[in-house]
Amino acid sequence: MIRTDPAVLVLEDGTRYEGTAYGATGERFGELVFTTGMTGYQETLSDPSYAGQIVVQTAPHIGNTGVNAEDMESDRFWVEGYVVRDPSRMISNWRAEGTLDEQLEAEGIVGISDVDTRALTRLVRNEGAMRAGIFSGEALSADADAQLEKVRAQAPMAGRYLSDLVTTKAAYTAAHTASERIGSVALLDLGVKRATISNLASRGFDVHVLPAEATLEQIRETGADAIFYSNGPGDPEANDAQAVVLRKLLAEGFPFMGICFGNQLLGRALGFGTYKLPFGHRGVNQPVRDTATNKVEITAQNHGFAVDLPIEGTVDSPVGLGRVEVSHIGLNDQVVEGIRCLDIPAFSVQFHPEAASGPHDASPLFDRFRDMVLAAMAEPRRTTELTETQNEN
Ligand SMILES: NC(=O)CC[C@H](N)C(=O)O
Repeated sequence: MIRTDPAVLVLEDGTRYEGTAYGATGERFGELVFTTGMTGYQETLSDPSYAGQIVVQTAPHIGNTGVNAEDMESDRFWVEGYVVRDPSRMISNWRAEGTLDEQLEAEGIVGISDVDTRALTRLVRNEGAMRAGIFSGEALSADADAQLEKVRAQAPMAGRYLSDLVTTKAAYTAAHTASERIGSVALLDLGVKRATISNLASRGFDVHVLPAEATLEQIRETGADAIFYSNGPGDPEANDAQAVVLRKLLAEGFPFMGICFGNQLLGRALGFGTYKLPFGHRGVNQPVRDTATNKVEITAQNHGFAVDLPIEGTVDSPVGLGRVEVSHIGLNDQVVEGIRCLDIPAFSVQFHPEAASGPHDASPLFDRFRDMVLAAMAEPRRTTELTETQNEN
């Protein structure tokens, strides 16, 4: 199907891109970010971490392989809007069950195509992530000033709390899928992807998936042997409740692994800060260096915030949770891509070892988690005294 009905993308700095409507029509607003993934558009669209964001695909042809039920990372598309250059006119893949355009429309995702995504990406790279809006259908009747005003009236990503939007409404348990059960993990669902749950389940863990606002008590009540914090949308600074809960669980000696948002919340639980990157890292081809082995891994990433830690040397957690090191460094811009605790059984990565659309370099991290939990289960939990001044923060 070739569409010709117009759409416009309006950036908060006043830049406008005219294009063709793609997917649903209407108006949508969000933070404009780009992803450099050449594959995996369906995983991107269904990744809850993209809630609140309008995603630009730098890959020029999108939709070539259609969509299928298996590649969904959650039960719906979460992006707020979608910007592409050339939507594929036909699908060509043995796994395809439908076209991307139809799926976008069915899910109510407002998109725009025929945009010069190279120019747009350069603009975002130079000026930073911006608020933006896509207008099509009746929304096009508003004049340019009114559209710009609506874009500028939106909440910026800095400070946004989005966990309640994406988290599971009720707790549930996903049973392990390994030949032998190892134990169970309490996973705080801040916007979890299916691949994360299946990676834990296949390593012998029953996974208790809990709503983002689960209390310390509710987490303990699962009887879990370890704690996991997932990826998710929003500014980690807006999730202090979850950071404080984690701080207490760490002090109680629970082994912990976090991914992406979970990495940022581990940083905050340990008493460090987080900050917003100019335009973030999104794609399946992001190089990081493991500081312990010096090995370079190609990782999948999707983040706009990062933990504020010196990338070299060892620092003490200001809340008394022992020594902390940066385990991975992003090679494009030296940003913290992982945290290793030296005195408590906890680590996290900013990238996505579970990413089904990405490479598999990073999947041994789930094995590392399993081994860490097994070692911790073999002895009584070691508690840590939190530094008094930070205890109630
Ligand atoms: N994928 C994620 O978990 C993203 C974390 C956070 N919302 C960020 O943009 O940095």
